[in-house]
Amino acid sequence: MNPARLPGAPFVQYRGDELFVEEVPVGDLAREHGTPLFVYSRAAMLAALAAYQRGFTGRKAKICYAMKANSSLAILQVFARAGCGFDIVSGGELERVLAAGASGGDIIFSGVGKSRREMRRALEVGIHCFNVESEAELEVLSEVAVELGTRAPVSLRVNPDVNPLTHPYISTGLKGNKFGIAHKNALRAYQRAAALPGLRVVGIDCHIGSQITQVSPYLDAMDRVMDLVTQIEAAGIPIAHIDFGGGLGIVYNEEQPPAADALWQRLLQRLDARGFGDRQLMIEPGRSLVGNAGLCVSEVLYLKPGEQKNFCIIDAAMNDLPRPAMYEAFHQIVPLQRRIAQSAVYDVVGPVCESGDWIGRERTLSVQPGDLLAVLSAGAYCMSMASNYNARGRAAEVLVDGAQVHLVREREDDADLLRKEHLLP
Ligand SMILES: Cc1ncc(COP(=O)(O)O)c(C=O)c1O
Ligand SMILES: N[C@@H](CCCC[NH3+])C(=O)O
Repeated sequence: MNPARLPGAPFVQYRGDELFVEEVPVGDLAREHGTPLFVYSRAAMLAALAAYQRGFTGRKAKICYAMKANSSLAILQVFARAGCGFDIVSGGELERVLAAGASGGDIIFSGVGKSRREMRRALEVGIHCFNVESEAELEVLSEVAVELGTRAPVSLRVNPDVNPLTHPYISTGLKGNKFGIAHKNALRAYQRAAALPGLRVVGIDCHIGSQITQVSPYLDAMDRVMDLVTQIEAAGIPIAHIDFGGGLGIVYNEEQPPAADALWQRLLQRLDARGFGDRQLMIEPGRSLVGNAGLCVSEVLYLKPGEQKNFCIIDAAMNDLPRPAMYEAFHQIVPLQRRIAQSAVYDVVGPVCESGDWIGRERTLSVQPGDLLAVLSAGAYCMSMASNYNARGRAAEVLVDGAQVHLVREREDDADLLRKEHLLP
C-alpha cells in the first residue's frame, strides 16, 4: 500500500503496512505504555530547527522556542541542548525551562498579564528581556526592578494591526486583539520606558498570530516595525534587537506553508533592502518546531452506527487533543496497521461528555474495536493545552530517538488527580 510517507509527518512512515516513528513501530509503544500516548520524534524537531538555522546563516539571530506550544521537559531539553533560547509567558514556564537546563540569559518573557511575583523571579534569574505589552505594565515592571535595585531589560511588543490571514482565535496582531501596544502609541510608550528609572530599553517585538501560511502578513508587519524603529531611534532611543515573533504554520491537511528557511530568505531580503539586515534578530517559533514532530496514539473503543452518522469512539478526547473542539482544527487520523478491509465514514469522537468532543469528522476508516489510530501533527498545542476534564488523567509521552525510546512523562493516574485536594472536616 502507498504512500509510505504522510504529509506533515516527517519521520513518520509506513514500513509495509505498519506505522513507524523513526526506527520504532508505533504499535509497540502503545502496547508497552498504553493509550492515549503522545509520541515525539527528536529528529523531526531538530530538522525543523535546522531549517530556521539555515535561514539565518551568517546573521546575528537568536531562535527562542515559544514553549507554550509544548512545554514537556524533555522537549525543552532537546532545544536547550541545540542552543535555542526560549519565549515564556508565565512563572510556571520559567521554572520548567530552568529545570530543563536553560539559563536566564536565554529567556524572553512575553504575555499581557505578568504578575509582580513573576517579574521579580525573572529579574532574579537575569532573563534576557521582558516583552512588555502595555504602558501600565511598564510602570509596574519599573517599580519591581527599582525595589530589587536593578533595571529591567525591556522590549515593547507592538501591535502592527496586520491581518495574519489565519483563524480568528489565533490572530494576535489586529487592533481588536488584546496583545501588544497599538502601533500609533508605540513611540509614546518607548519615551515613557526610556524615562522610567527601573527600565532599560533593549528591543522591539511583534507577533501577529499563529498557523500563518503566507509570507505577505510577515512582510507587512516587518515594514511597520521598521518604520517604528526609525522613529524611535530618531527620538534618541537605540533599539538593540528586533524580535519578529513566531507564527509560521505547519501541515495539518493541505496547507502549504513556506519552509522556515525560504520564509526567512524573503524576510531578510526585505530587511537588507531597508538597511536593517545587520541588526540582532530574535524570533519566537513554537508550532513550527514541534507540531509535525508529534502524534497521539489512541485505541478504538467502540463503533457506534447512528441514524445520521457512524461514530468511532476512541480513548483520546478533547482533554488530550483540544484543538478540534476549540478551533474546529483538522488533524489527520491514520491506522497504526493498514489493512484492506471494508471502510466506512465515521466521526471520530472521545469519551468526554460534550458534543464538542470530536477529534475528526467524516473520516473514511477501516477499523474495528481494539485497533490503534494515530492523530497526526499533535506535537504543538495538544499536550500543553491538555486538561483533566471529566477527571481524566493526562496522557503519557515518549520521545523516540532513532531506535531508542524514552518515556518522558508518565500517565497521570487517579492518585495524581486527587493529590492537591482536601476534604471538608
Ligand atoms: C508572544 C508569542 N510568541 C510566539 C508564539 C508562538 O507562535 P507559534 O506557535 O504560532 O509559532 C506565540 C503564540 O502564538 C505568542 O503568543
Ligand atoms: N493554541 C493555538 C495557538 C495559540 C498560539 C498562542 N498565541 C492552536 O492550537 O492553534
